[in-house]
Amino acid sequence: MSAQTETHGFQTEVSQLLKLVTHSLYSNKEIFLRELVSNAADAADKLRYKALESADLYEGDGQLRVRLSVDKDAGTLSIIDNGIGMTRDEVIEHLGTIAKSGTADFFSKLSGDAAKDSQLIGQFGVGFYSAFIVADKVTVRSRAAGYGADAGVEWVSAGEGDFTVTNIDKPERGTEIVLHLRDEEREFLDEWRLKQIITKYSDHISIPVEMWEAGTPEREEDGETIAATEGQWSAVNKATALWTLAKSEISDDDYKAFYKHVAHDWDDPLIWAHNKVEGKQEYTSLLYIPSRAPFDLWNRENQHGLKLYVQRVFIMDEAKQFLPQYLRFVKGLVDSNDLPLNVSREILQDSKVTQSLRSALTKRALSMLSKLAKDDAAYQTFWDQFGAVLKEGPAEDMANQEAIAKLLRFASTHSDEPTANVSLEQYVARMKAGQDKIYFIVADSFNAAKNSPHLELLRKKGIEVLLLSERIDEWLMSHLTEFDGKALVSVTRGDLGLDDLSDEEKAEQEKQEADSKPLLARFEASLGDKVKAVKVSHRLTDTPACIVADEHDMSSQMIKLMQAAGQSVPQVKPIFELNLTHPLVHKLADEQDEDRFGQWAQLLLSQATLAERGSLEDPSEFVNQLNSLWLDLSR
Ligand SMILES: Nc1ncnc2c1ncn2[C@@H]1O[C@H](COP(=O)(O)OP(=O)(O)OP(=O)(O)O)[C@@H](O)[C@H]1O
Repeated sequence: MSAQTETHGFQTEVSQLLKLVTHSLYSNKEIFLRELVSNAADAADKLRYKALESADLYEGDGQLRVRLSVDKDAGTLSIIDNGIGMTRDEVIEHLGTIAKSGTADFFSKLSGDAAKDSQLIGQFGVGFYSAFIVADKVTVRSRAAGYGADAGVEWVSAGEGDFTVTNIDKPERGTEIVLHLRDEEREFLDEWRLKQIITKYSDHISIPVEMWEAGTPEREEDGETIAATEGQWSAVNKATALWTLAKSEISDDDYKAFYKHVAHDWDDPLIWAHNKVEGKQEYTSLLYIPSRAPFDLWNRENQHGLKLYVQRVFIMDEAKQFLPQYLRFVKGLVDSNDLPLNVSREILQDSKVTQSLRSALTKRALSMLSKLAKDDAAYQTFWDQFGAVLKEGPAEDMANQEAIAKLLRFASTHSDEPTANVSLEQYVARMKAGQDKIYFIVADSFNAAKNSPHLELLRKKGIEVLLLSERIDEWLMSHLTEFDGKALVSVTRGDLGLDDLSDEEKAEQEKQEADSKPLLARFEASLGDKVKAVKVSHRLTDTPACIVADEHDMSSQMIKLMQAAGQSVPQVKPIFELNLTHPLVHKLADEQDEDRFGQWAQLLLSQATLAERGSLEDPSEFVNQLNSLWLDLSR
């Protein structure tokens, strides 16, 4: 075969990434070795899996390992594995492009400010490209398992816009990455330094990381002859898959380092749970909660799920079947003894074993979160990153609704601060004597919720209201209707059911309602079919009127969501509530001119609609109403 050297340009995003890599990741440059060794371990896992079907792929060499080799004269450090290797096409694809969905979008968000971008880059994960933190030229030689020696390929790049690929002979299967270190990076030629990095980051990956141990010549010591030893490759890491060890043998640092390998993350996890289960089902799980959301958390094609092992053999990445969608931020692995080694995604889908693992792992993940919730600061970090995902839970997983509900956090009128840090349990503990409902409001923004007229009376009575303003909240609250035996009630719909009135107050209210009947009838007559009904309000103090949704009608917030999604929304007429104690309403009651009364009533309704929905169906009608009344007043 001819050498066929070709030059390829990097995908634009790779070029951008490479430019950023050196200066933004320099402060933590040693991680390049963790990334490359992690890739080698993944390549070993993939080969083991493929070899389950055809053992020939081992080509007589089933001892999978990665070796570090240093050439001080040449100034190179090589990372050599005998894993699955890559074909020419794979090399071009994997080392020239980034396959993650949403990449272009992500790169368009980079600001050019190195400090800020380095945070983002860490979150994105640079993997192989981290080689360029320390190298000014990288040579990759690879040959895929199952191909002939002449199927080797050499990839060379200085990390500046392009790379070349050439066909080569490569008898050994696997991938060799040669880093031509920059002059100032010669510390990575030092074996002691390399060992230190491997022990720090790669002690518990499942394959040995080997370094060459030089032999010693025959020598005399205290009159005795000590035989010469031959040089040999020897492992510098422990090379036992971390999750197979007893918990007592694993340090926190081990867990953290292993997390970075399985999750391809650069930051420490917030918490983890490692469990071995024996009996009816046998499995080991190691679950982690990341401290930062991945850049593509909201991307529909976002890859997530656990790594699946069967009897210690890696089977697949991103097995989504083991956790529900609303826990898609959980990282880690499950190693099952009950699934067959030849399990496929299709088999997983309908397997009973999968079902019971899924329900067990869901409970584990939730209990790990409730453990995390004992640490307020750490839980707040979690909540700020992933709270909106967890909010999908009550709709998706009825069986665990109560447990999920305990993990939710809200802003509330207790502090009137935007930080969502109030749990339902805290709310319930603070409920007023006689209060039997949990009140909430969903609005477009925190401020809209906080300043809503619907809260006026509740505030006066010192009753706490949860303030919700995320897109998902309306959906969440339509599924979460009860907590701890108490109904969750929106303050913008139906009757608030504040039953703590004294008999006198009740009598007073009833009298007020009876007295106001003629006034309400006047309003009804002039507003016609624009409203469903006109009622006396028991929630306002400072605002003359508001609109509320009827008990079973769609709320304003839901209408807005549906309209934003381009869906047609059925006409929902609001209930118009009047605050009889407000001076404007008194004034109106005294108005004798029925035409004028009608104009004012329309204006009040438009105002209340605007305050509630943020927009009007016919804004110019509102402007006309206002202007004509203005003229009228100035006459
Ligand atoms: N030593 C290797 N042997 C075989 N394939 C490899 C090796 N190193 C990298 N690859 C291939 O190149 C791809 C890209 O690697 P890279 O490290 O950039 O990203 P990744 O490991 O997929 O994800 P991340 O960016 O999160 O680390 C890998 O998915 C793998 O297919």
